[in-house]
Amino acid sequence: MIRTCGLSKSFGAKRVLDSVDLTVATGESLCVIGQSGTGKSVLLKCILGLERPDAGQVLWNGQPLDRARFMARFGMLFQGAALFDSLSVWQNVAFRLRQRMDDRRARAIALDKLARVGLASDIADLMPAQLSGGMAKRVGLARAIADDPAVIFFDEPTTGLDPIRARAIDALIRGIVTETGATAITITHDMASCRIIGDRVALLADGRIAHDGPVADMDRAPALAGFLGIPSAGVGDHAR
Ligand SMILES: Nc1ncnc2c1ncn2[C@@H]1O[C@H](COP(=O)(O)OP(=O)(O)OP(=O)(O)O)[C@@H](O)[C@H]1O
Repeated sequence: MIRTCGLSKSFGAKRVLDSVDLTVATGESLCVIGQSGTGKSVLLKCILGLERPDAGQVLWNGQPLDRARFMARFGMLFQGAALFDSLSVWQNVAFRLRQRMDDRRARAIALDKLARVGLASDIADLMPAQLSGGMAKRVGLARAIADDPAVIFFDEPTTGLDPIRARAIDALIRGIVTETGATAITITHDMASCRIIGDRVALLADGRIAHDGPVADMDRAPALAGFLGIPSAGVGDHAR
């Protein structure tokens, strides 16, 4: 379980996070949505320990998050995949594995993870520049799950993809999260993606959690009407 308690962060006079309380149960998939500039990335960085909050804390399984231990147990799919240009596909996927096992074993695991995301072994020796955007995203996903993480972060996983490839990535993410039982936190603007990936959706607005509820109920949540592109009055009627 991951829990943020009273997480606050300002930059100068700008209060970006204002006492954010969020809980993600073990094995649960939470999507965090919010307009551009509302602090989703700052929230993610605070959870990952890349930004120090001004107040509040992050708990992992009930204890203050120990960054060193956590880093070994989390995976991340970066926006734009963020592959290392100078490493081949399999070397990207096996990046962390190679720090603790020989290349033969690491490559075998990388090929297995590539297969899991729908990529054939013949791309293993390609370089990132030779991949399409959709393939690069899949390679990024294979890297995120290479070390069987307990917690996976997906940062805008469908940004830059056409709707067909976006839904395919969503389905892969949902399948992987369900299969592995990993806890998942996804930052996204894509409501179609939320419906597939998420169990719960939280809306970050003005530094606070303005809505937090099951994805199944999101069409009836007035706070989400703006994101769903429907009038807030009679939200449920329009959604049906
Ligand atoms: N290191 C920093 N120094 C100063 N301001 C920052 C810093 N990091 C983020 N901010 C500010 O915090 C606010 C929230 O930024 P953040 O990147 O978290 O937004 P976001 O919700 O992720 O946006 P987007 O959806 O466009 O990625 C913005 O106003 C941004 O300018």
